[in-house]
Amino acid sequence: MALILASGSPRRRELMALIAPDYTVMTSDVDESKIAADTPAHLAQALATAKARAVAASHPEDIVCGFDTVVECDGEVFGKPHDEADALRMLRALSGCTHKVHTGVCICRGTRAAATVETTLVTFSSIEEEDLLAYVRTPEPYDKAGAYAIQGHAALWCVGIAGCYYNIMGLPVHRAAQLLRAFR
Ligand SMILES: Cc1cn([C@H]2C[C@H](O)[C@@H](COP(=O)(O)OP(=O)(O)OP(=O)(O)O)O2)c(=O)[nH]c1=O
Repeated sequence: MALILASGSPRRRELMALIAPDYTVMTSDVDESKIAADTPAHLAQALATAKARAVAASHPEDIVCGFDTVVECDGEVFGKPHDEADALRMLRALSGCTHKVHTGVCICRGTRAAATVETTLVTFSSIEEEDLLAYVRTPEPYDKAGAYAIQGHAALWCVGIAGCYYNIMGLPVHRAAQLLRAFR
């Protein structure tokens, strides 16, 4: 029985190693645009579940972990930005405000599945327009929900965090380890 991380995210690979040193990585080709939910938190959970189930379907003996992270700002969902203008739109909205980061977690083995979602509150200071314009010209925002990396330059804008820091990076280490314990 193997442990599989159903993710292409380098951040998740790094954080998964804290939970279990021996795991393999497989990516799923879930069409995320086809999945909807009633709230941003439920959307993160539904997407994590779809990713885990897609890999579990072809590896029924193994334990599969899937994750998905979305940023919620004033009720709006921010996924990964499509382009520079989209990244600027998100970052301008996040500037000087508190927003939520939801990471859905799903662990599957065959048809058995357990899913949850972890939410962290993040408060940003007001960000100078010049700083935003420079940031969106770097590669950092483009493969990140909400167009920022808390583990990168966005650390400079972070006034406070309520909840799990690792959840913002895409894998709530404590919560995922807890859920995984029931499967091993
Ligand atoms: C907010 C934030 C997100 N992120 C990342 C974590 C996730 O990799 C990404 C959100 O996109 P996701 O769609 O959750 O994940 P992914 O496409 O990168 O990987 P996979 O679906 O294969 O698991 O944003 C950071 O690294 N730092 C941050 O501060």
